[in-house]
Amino acid sequence: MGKNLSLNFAQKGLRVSVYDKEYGVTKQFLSSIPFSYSIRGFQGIDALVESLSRPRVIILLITAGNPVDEVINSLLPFLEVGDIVIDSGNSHFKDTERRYRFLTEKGFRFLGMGLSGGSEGALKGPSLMPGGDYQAYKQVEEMLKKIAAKSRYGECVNYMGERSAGHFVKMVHNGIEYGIIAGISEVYQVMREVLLLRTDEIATIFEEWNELLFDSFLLRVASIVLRQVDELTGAPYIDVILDVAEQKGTGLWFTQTALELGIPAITIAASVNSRMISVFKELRMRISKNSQIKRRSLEQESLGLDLISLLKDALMFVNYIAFSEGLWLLTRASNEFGYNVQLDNVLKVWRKGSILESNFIDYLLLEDLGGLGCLIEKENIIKNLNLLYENVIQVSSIAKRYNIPIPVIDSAINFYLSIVSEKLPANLVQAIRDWFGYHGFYKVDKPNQVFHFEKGEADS
Ligand SMILES: O=C(O)[C@H](O)[C@@H](O)[C@H](O)[C@H](O)COP(=O)(O)O
Repeated sequence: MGKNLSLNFAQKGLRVSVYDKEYGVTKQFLSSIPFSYSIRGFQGIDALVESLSRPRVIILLITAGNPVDEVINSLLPFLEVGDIVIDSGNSHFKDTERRYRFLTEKGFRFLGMGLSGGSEGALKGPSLMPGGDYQAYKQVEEMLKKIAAKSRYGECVNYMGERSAGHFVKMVHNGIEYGIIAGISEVYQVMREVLLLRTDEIATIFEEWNELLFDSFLLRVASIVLRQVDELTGAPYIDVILDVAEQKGTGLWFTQTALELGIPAITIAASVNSRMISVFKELRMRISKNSQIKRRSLEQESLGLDLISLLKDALMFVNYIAFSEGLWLLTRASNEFGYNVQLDNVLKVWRKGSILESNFIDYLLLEDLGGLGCLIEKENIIKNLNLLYENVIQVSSIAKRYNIPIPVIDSAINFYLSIVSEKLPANLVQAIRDWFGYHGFYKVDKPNQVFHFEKGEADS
């Protein structure tokens, strides 16, 4: 990523100094690039800092966690007041909050910048989500605009908000990314196991959906992956890949933060959990041997419906719900932490170059997102969800008939059903809590007053 980002800057005519703690890596990189690029490599971090014009701009692309603090500490002796440090790795927003305070108290300026698009995006044009010192952002804005992806809304970089807002926005981006990747994988499994489609046929369907509707980076990647063939066996490559999905943490952080801030992001939580359950491959193998629950194979014609178009609606439904959960958490955090995030700025920055790149973002930008709580409050959004609802629950019931787990699509359905429900059984939950724990409840006609059951001797 660091190499590609440096190349991107150099290709835009900027002078770049690079440093890697393994000088061999730096040397190898320098030997691989055209001389015309103004990229210089340094063995010492002091020499790197010395090579930069003032005020210096230093971009870190380092694995999240302690390594970032170690590098910041190794830079400190050489930095001058006014120098700008930008952490563009996938740092946890709480670490960014701490580092922002630590560096600004010393007179340095700090930006926590989400960067999306993977290594290819870093080279050809990433989506950039900087947050923190606004004046520092204004200082680096032009150079970031030069390297960022471009969309109909302009360069895919903008100031996201105060302090750790940039990394919070990136965490939300990744949470939604988890939800949509899981949605695509569940749709894929139903196509394979119910419609018995070949991987190349599914790839064609995803390409058609992209043509028609989504123009989504993730669907594009899914169709490319499904067309890969294992040279050894000639089998679809996907069939030689173990069904064990790993994660580096941003989805987990999203889910933990949603729980802490009281946002019911059940669909994205389901996507994190479905990766977690996949890791228990041996256990699943053992249990499946003793389980009566076997995949069923009913004859297609017995379906008597266009399951492919139902699945397209199910994926669109998951898009709506994953973005609703993500933007709801972002709004809550912006209010809670005083980030002052503008949702339309966030979506415009994600429109191109990010992993969430898709037409779906244009549909959302048609809405006035100012002061938004839950996206589903929007008239157009709920109208679209109502149109999709009947089809997505059909997908759910078919998956049940075939004993295929679709936890993310089902969670999206349950999120929607709960949020549109005037009445939920939470009154019984509250009553039970009060009966055994004296936790109290409110009454329909007195919603702000706490009541308790008055239990007679006989009741306890
Ligand atoms: O926006 C991006 O470019 C990606 O989100 C990128 O940041 C990375 O691929 C994920 O962090 C992977 O996350 P997992 O390993 O947790 O899937």
